[in-house]
Amino acid sequence: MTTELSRRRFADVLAATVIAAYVLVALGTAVSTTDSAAACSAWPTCATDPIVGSATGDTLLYWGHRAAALVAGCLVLASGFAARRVEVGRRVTGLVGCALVLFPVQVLLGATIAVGGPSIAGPIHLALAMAIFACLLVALVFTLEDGTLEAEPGRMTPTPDASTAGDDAGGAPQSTPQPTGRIARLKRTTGAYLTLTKPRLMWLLCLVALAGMGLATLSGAALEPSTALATLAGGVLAIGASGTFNHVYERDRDRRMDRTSDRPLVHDLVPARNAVAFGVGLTVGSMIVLLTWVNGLAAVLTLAAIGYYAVLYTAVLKPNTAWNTVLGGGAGALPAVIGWVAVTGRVGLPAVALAAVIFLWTPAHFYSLAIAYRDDYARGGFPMYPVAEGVAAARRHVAFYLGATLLAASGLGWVAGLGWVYGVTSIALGTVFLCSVVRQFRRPTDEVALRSFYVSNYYLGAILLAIVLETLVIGS
Ligand code: HEM
Ligand SMILES: CC(C)=CCC/C(C)=C/CC/C(C)=C/COP(=O)(O)OP(=O)(O)O
Repeated sequence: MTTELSRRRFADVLAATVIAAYVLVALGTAVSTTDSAAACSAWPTCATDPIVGSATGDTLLYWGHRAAALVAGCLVLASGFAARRVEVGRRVTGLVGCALVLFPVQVLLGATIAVGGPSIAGPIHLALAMAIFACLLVALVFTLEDGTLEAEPGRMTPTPDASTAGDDAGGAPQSTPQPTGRIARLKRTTGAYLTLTKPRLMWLLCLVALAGMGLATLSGAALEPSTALATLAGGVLAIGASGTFNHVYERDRDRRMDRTSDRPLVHDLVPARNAVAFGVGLTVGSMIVLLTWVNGLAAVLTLAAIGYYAVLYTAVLKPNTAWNTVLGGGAGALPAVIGWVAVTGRVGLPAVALAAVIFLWTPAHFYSLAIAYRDDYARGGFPMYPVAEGVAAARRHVAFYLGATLLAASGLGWVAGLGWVYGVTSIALGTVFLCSVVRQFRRPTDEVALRSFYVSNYYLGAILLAIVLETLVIGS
């Protein structure tokens, strides 16, 4: 008989194996994009001593990859043994079995690459590493789902507080006394207009664009400080415009939701007509900045991003389909391409790879929040994924999109040729993100889901900062 304890231990071992497999993928891409491979051309040991010899970041990276492979190999073996002893079901046993079979093939491929084998071995090695990680992650999700006791997470009364009602910072609820003095009224109105621009989202979206610009410099293009400043300024105006249109369109539904019921248009702090004029003004301002100081393609893409968020996402997808977040993710991904285009004048593969990371990250980011606020979204009449498909399905999707994001981020490192700063950051924050999602299965409460939502922002912020550091600070 399988006890709950042994099942839990199996899940622990499997979670450690997933993390090790992820570390292996991330270290592997960092090894193949740095000079570290040149530091060692023998297998299983190197000619160079990692400590006594020239222990550069590159040699350490190379040895780190080999050590991680050893640890991951042992853990895959341990998971395989444990899966046979604990009754975990055929699909989990099958998935762990796949990883067990693929792992020795992967070791052989690694050895082939180390001794200077054919160049095709590299991409196959990366693809196989991703396949092993995917098998293990899916097995972990199925295992955790079997151990998740309740279908519905513990309730938490969502309140539009400072930590979650981000873009509502300037809005005053109807019950608050109306300010009488001129200065107080001016402050309130200014705060209301600022709130319309969704300022709390801007730092991350600006970081996306800056990372896009940084990646462009790896292709040999030069980034002028004036171009960077103008692109960010145009972006801030554009994000402000699209956020404003979103507030206008959703004002009636916002009234019905706790989290959004203190927004400026709900309380007529700004008349809808003025808000539309404000949004149009910001759009025009953004276009002027981008057309004057950046380039035409960056302006066209920015206009498309405003339309994507304000019309396609807000008016078409969000009220009508549970796919709204997945399909809407393209709006947030566009700033990556806009940043690259601002520097080079055309679209490039690393920019598309960064956009893919943001696109896949979006459901992992938002579904956690939507789990915590599912009742609120239901009141607003929005078919967000946890409302339409249930919390268990949403949690599973958070895990799958997280896995896809981690793999896409490793792919980005490989395509763009990023080095150890990006590799180490991805490993550290990726692991934190993974653990926070695993915790959602172990303790399915709204608080834990909300924490995952914030961790998703830290993860993305950290890897974007690493890109900026590596490309614009260290690399310059
Ligand atoms: C379909 C796509 C997305 C949806 C549905 C979504 C949804 C949300 C929601 C509802 C909030 C809660 C705070 C608020 O009331 O404004 C939020 C916060 C946030 N989102 Fe997203 N988001 C999406 C994409 C993005 C993208 C692409 C980024 C940036 C790359 C981003 C960055 C942030 C940040 C920085 C916060 C603020 C968290 C805080 O309050 O500190 N989001 N998001
Ligand atoms: C360059 C440019 C213009 C890019 C625009 C991209 C953009 C603003 C993406 C943000 C997407 C986002 C934060 C949606 C918030 O969800 P929601 O609107 O469903 O949240 P709510 O429930 O709080 O209204």
